Amino acid sequence: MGETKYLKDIKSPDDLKKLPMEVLPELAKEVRELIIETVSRTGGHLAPSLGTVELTIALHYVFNLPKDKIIWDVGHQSYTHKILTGRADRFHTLRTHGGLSGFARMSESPYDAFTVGHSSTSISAGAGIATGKCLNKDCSKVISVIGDGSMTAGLAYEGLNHTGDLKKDLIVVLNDNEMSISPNVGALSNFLSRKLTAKTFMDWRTEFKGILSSTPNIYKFFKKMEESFKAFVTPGMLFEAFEFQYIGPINGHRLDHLIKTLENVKNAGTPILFHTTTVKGKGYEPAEKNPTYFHGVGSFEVATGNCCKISGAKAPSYTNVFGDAIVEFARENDRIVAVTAAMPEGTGLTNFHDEFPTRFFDVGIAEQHGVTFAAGLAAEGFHPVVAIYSTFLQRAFDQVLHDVCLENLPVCFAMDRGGLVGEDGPTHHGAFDLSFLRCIPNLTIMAPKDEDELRNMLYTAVNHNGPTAIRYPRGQAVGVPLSEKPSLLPVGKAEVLHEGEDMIILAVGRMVCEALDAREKLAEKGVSAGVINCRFIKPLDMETIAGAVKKTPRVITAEDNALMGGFGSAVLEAIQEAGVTGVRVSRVGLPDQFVEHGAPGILRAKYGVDSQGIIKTAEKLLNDFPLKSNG
Ligand SMILES: Cc1ncc(C[n+]2csc(CCOP(=O)(O)OP(=O)(O)O)c2C)c(N)n1
Ligand SMILES: CC(=O)[C@@H](O)[C@H](O)COP(=O)(O)O
Ligand SMILES: [Mg+2]
Repeated sequence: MGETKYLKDIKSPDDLKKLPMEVLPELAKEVRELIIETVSRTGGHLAPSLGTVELTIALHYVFNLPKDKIIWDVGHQSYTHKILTGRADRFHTLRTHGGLSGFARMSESPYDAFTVGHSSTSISAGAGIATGKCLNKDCSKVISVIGDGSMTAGLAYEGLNHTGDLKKDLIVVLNDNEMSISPNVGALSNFLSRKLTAKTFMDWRTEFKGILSSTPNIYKFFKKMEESFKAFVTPGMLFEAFEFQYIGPINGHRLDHLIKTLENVKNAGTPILFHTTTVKGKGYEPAEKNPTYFHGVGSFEVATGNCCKISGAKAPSYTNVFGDAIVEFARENDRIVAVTAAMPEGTGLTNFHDEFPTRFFDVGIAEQHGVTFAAGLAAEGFHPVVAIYSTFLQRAFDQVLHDVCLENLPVCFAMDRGGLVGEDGPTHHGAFDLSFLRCIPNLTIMAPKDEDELRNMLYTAVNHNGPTAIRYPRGQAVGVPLSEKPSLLPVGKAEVLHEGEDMIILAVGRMVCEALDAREKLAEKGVSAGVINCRFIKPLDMETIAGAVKKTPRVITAEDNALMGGFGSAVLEAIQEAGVTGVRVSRVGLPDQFVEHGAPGILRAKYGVDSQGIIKTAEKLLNDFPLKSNG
């Protein structure tokens, strides 16, 4: 990107405030160019960030950061915010290992008021910060910026409800682009789009005022009427029921209107709902035309918007294998229904939606509702498949436990993005599902070693009379052929792939391939390592595992999950309960910390959740427990 006229001198919002308002559209152009150019290389959330360029400039222009706080809901739209707060020179490191996060993070900058990534937290966080400021007798301002999609989560209403009662000085900016990742869903979305344009309404108001000013009593009557009229024809009435003063809708790309209106409301001192309408992907035609694709995009050619092909992408993604399998099974079994929480594309359900529209449910960003909704469907004799990212299922833990598993209802959780996901980082790694699900009674937990086993697991799950969870990684599968027909797996039975004299590697999910690779490399060093695909994390195949560990005293467990409470913990518990002694167990998995963002390969190598990590563990085990001590 060439030398900029304005952006080059902006190192903080104070520098921005020095610019005359009339040059801000030019600045917006420069910011857009930087975002498009950078994201075309690094990948990222292009459309959300392009849609909030003017809104961000206006907020930075009117408020006094970092004393005033802006909380960005999800934080995927915060690229302009980062660029204007002294990170423009590092913006090219976006989402790279050691570089800028793709979301707002408190640890990255004092200008990032709250760490985000999971949606709909900004109002609650804003209310907490505003209340804290009040207690500290600090009169600086708090602004929560939340999208219309994120407004479909119950948490947002918990925040509105409490804030309206607290009457704290909080401005909630609703960034309404009528899009979630896909077109937004739900009654609220229809309600929000039932808005009178601000201009039309203001024209009517001026006209009425002129006619009635000569008759004060009638004017007072119509003044009352105006409030109820406005409440009826604009979404105001919903928010005013929460005791928020509704302002809007304001064109979110008109810097003059935004700045003027924000100046007017900034000192209201009470809860404000500032409704702006924006275009997702604004300023980049391919993104405006296809905001769903450009919501979260890999590297692409700026000139055409075409994605840069990944060289040698031979295997299908686990997501697509799941998407094809659920359609295949649903054709034969009309009890199968599918639920997604605003992520039909990401979870691979678009074909299911097209073929079975009456059996497909997009509940919006409402994971808790989605799980209990599925439980309701199961109570009526259906077999719901809840397709959901591992990290987002965290939000519905109680619903899984209390509403599904307690009564042993036949709901299948198809958990995509299990394990490290890469560039999205700590808020998105599916690092904990084996740990937080394993403690729930009645739940069967599976992890496939490849795409063929994923299909067999889904087949087993939809024919299992109880709750199941299948977790599989983001991205490409292994590249094995799919069997002609799916098979029912023996629930709770592991699969012995290789025997071993010197040690046994017990692996789950994508770590099975890593274990097979490690076994080959260890064999070159004269070490005989067995490999067992422990594909059921619960119920664990105690018989096979106990039998294997009795034969060799060196055991490695391998999982792409937190070690705390994960698969390795389950094996330790099993060995102890089986009364097996004289066994040395080393566990390969994620440490007790949040794993940063970065390319998956870099992270897996750093944290040893790959074949090299298994080999290193094996070598240490042999060193501590030398071969001569066999038997
Ligand atoms: C709890 C949770 N569920 C799902 C997601 C995935 N997700 C990220 S952004 C998004 C859509 C957000 O829509 P909106 O708030 O309208 O923002 P926009 O992208 O339109 O700017 C979704 C579903 C998430 N981040 N958090
Ligand atoms: C911001 C958000 O939460 C989603 O857009 C998420 O980043 C999608 O992740 P995938 O790219 O793995 O589908
Ligand atoms: Mg939106």
